[in-house]
Formats: sequence, structure tokens, C-alpha cells
Amino acid sequence: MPPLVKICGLKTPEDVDAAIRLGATHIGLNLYEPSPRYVDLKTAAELRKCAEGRVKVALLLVNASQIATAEALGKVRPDIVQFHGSEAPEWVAAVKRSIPAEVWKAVGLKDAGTLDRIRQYDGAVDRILFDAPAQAMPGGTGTRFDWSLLVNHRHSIDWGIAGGLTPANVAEALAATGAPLVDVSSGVESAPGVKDMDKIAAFLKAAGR
Ligand SMILES: O=C(O)c1ccccc1N[C@@H]1O[C@H](COP(=O)(O)O)[C@@H](O)[C@H]1O
Repeated sequence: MPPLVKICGLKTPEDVDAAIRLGATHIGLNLYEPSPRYVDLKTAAELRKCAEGRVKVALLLVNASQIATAEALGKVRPDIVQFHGSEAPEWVAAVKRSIPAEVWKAVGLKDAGTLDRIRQYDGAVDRILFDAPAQAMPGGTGTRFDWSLLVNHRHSIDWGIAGGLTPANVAEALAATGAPLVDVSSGVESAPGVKDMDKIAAFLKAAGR
């Protein structure tokens, strides 16, 4: 079975249509203002409508306040909320209880200790997204983590990988980790925040979709 593929950081209806046409199963909309992939709430709601019923839409939040989170979820109504900051298990669990959407938590995978610590999200989220540890930015940096950390790891909930994936390395990442889902942003761009359709097509093909 081919992996699920999420193309994150889409900013225009043309990007959304192309990602779907090329075979993405999920798209991501980024509400983190410092990111070159940021879209405002109005745009996010419009892009969400473009994708309605075609692919699953994830809304990416980074340490957003309770008020900002509620406003974003109410206006965009995503299929998935992707928490990509240092959000606590109690907080993400409370959000999960309050909306009919999936909740994902991204975690920076530094070492085997991380794999123990993330057990605190069991039951609080629907999926763990392993990413490279945060740098100056919490994600979207094109940095990969040590995939071998996931070899023989017994996953207790659904999961996926992100961080530095590209058309050139996604097949290797899938072979190394057996991930059921891959998530990419900067690896399918021609410049920060500018998606490249040829790279998206190459990524999806290399991922087996
Ligand atoms: O893409 C961003 O700018 C971003 C900003 C803040 C948090 C997460 C962000 N992106 C997510 O990070 C991972 C890895 O991205 P990349 O492929 O290495 O560029 C992915 O989940 C993005 O959705």
C-alpha cells in the first residue's frame, strides 16, 4: 500500500489543485506567521474550500493561544489540526475532545529519549509526526532527523515522518522507516514559500503514488 503523502505550506488555489491532481492525499495550510508559508485566516478558509471533499486538509498551528486556536478552527474547519510547537498533551487532548477533527502532534526526534517522552501523547492525539528537532524555526527548515532512530521502534499510535524530505530521498526514508505517511514542505519548493509543481510531481512519484 503506498504511503499517505501530505504536501504542506500551500498558499494558492492553483497550488491546491495541482497537489491534488498530482496525487497528494493530504494538504497543509500554515498559520504560523513567521513562516514564508504563512496564510491568513481568510485565505486558509478559501483554500480549505478548494480542497473540500477531495483530500484531507491539515491546519498547522505553532503555540497558538486558546483564543487564536478556537478562532482558526471555527473559521477554517480543517480535517486535521497539526500542532507543531511545544503544545502540552493536556492542551492537545482538550482540543481533540472539542472538535470533530483529527489532532496530530509534531515532535522533534532528537534521540531515543524522545521516543519515551512522546508516550505522554498516547490517547491525546490521532497521529505523531516525527520531524527534525526545532532550530531557529520549529519546522519547515529542510532538515532531516536520524531515520535509524525509528528502526524497530514499536509505534503505539498512527505516525508519519517529516523534515528534509525531497524527491531524491523520500524513497530511502520510506525504506528506512516504513512510515505510513510522509509530509513535505520546503523539499518541493523553488524558493522559500514557492511551491514547484515539477518537484511535487517527482516527490509523489518517488513516494509511490
Ligand atoms: O513550513 C514551515 O514554514 C513550518 C513552520 C513552522 C512549523 C512547521 C513548518 N512546516 C512543517 O515542518 C515539517 C518539515 O518541513 P520541511 O519539509 O523540512 O520543510 C513539515 O511538517 C512542515 O509541514
